[in-house]
Amino acid sequence: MTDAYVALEDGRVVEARARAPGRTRGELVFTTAYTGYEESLTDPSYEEQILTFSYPLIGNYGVREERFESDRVHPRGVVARDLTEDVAEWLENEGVPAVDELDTRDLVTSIREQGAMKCGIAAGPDATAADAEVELDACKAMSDHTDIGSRVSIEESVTYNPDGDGPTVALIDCGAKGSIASSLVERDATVEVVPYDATVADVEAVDPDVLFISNGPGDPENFEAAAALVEEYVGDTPLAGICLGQQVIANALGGETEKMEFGHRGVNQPVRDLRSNKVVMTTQNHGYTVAEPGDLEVTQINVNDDTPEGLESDELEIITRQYHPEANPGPHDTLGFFDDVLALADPPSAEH
Ligand SMILES: NC(=O)CC[C@H](N)C(=O)O
Repeated sequence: MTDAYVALEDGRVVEARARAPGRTRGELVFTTAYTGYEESLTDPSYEEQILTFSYPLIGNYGVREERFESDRVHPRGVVARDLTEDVAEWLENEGVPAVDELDTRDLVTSIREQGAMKCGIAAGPDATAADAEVELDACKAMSDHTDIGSRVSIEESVTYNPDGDGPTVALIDCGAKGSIASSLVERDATVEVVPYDATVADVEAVDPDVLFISNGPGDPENFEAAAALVEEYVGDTPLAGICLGQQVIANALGGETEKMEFGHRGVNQPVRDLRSNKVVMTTQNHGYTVAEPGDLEVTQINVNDDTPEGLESDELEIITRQYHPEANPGPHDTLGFFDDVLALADPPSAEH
């Protein structure tokens, strides 16, 4: 039954079945993850995107809040070959339009050939192809969402594990997945999560042992406040970053980022560590990449396309990853990153 339309930047309008009604628009991307749909759908880095699952059946083990990475669904729309009732109901309750019963293999091939593209969706009993095209026409380029940080960040600082015996980490919340703070807390760090637009004075009040820039949506160049913090603290306080965090840190230290054609999204992206020559499996979700590492050394690369996956500076005490060491979803090969980050901090006893 056709009661949904997906209008693509390449001019096509694909017919589909509505599973959660509504009109929506965003950048159409795909993930190859075959599990972890709850974690992916609640990952704030998907803000302003429409997420296509290349794996055909999504929702086969239900929906449980314990697996959420934030308190809401972030993609603006969801596309899959077959969505279960559980997921369809969840997305409808969240007000996020979803469609299935379309050829997602064809869609993914188009994205691979033409790159991530603008998309408009109209789904529900009265939806027409023209409605989807209206959405498409109103769709902005990702880099034009200059205020994207304000939609995913906390407004007030929050402290986790205030009495922890480990270092204090200021986590700049550019749209952080919950598992980043919990990975640090599990290692007994005190984590002060501060808003994406925190000033030097805000961070000064935390007096962190490590400044950590989180993952987040959109173009890293739109996170100027976080870049200013990096410029201020570099050399004085160890720095760490995940995904957007890696990109922001590189940009602030003389590097450059660029948009990839269709990005990396999935749970089996192979990464080679250039120091140990070991390959690990990683979880990824990004559409930009570091093109020039600036003052940092590229220590890890993607096996598929050689893009930088890890940047470090021993001298400046910086360690960043383009992938998601915190997993959730995906393999746990890289959880040791959090130990490495906390090892950068001076032992609290030496400091106080
Ligand atoms: N997960 C992330 O932090 C993504 C970073 C950035 N928004 C990108 O798409 O490349």
